Amino acid sequence: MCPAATMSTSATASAPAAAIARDNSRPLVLSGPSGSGKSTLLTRLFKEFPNAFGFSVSHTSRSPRPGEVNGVNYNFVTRSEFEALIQQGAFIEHAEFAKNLYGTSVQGVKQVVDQGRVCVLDIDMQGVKLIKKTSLRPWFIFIQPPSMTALEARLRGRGTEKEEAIADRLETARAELEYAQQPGAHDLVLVNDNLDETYKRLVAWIQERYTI
Ligand SMILES: Nc1ncnc2c1ncn2[C@@H]1O[C@H](COP(=O)(O)OP(=O)(O)OP(=O)(O)O)[C@@H](O)[C@H]1O
Repeated sequence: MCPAATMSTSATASAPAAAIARDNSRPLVLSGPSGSGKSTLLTRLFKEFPNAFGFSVSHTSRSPRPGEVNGVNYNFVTRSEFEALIQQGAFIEHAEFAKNLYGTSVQGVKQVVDQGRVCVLDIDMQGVKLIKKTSLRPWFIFIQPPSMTALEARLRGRGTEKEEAIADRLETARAELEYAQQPGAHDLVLVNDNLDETYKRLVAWIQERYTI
C-alpha cells in the first residue's frame, strides 16, 4: 500500500487520476476520531449521490424492534447462529453490547456490492486493522481533526456526550492519531478544517477511484 496522501484545505497533492483503476467493488472505509466529522461528510455524500453508496447491513442477536425489517435494519439471527458465524470467520468485526452480539460480515459488504453500490464502512481503528486481514481490498480514508482542541470543541458543541464520555473519546483519539501517522495505515488522510473544502477533496478523491 502506498503511503497516505495528507490533505488539508491548503494542500494540493494527489495521485494522477489516470494511474488508478476505478473499481466499485472495493469498499470505502472511513475512520477517524469521534467528532472528527465522518457522519457529517457521509451524510453529504449520500445526499449528493443517492444511488452510488450503501452501508452494509449488520448482524445482531437481539430481537427485532417493532417496524424493523430483517435484512434491512439488521440481519437478525439467534445467539447460537451468531456464534456459529463467528466460528466460520464470517465477521470483519463483532462486539457485544447490552448482552447482544453485533457484527459486520464480509457477506454484508458483498451484498452492497451486488446491489451495484459502493460499500461504505464507518469503523474504528480496531475495525480498520481487522478488515485489513480480509480479502475485501478497501480504500482507507482517515478523517483527522485540525487539532485536539478543535476536536474537543466539536464534541462539546455536538452536545451528545457527557463530560466523562468526552474524556474517553479524546483518549481514544490520541491512539487513533498515532496509528494514522504510520506509513500505509490509510490511503488518504483528510484534515477536516474547512468542511466545504474537505468535502470537495473527499469527492474528488473518490471520483478518481470509483464510477459514481
Ligand atoms: N469542518 C468542520 N468544522 C466545524 N465543525 C465540524 C466540521 N466537521 C464536522 N463538524 C461538527 O463536528 C461535530 C462532530 O461531527 P460528526 O458527528 O460528523 O463526527 P463523527 O466523526 O461522525 O463522530 P462519531 O464517530 O462520534 O459518530 C458535529 O457537530 C459537526 O457538525
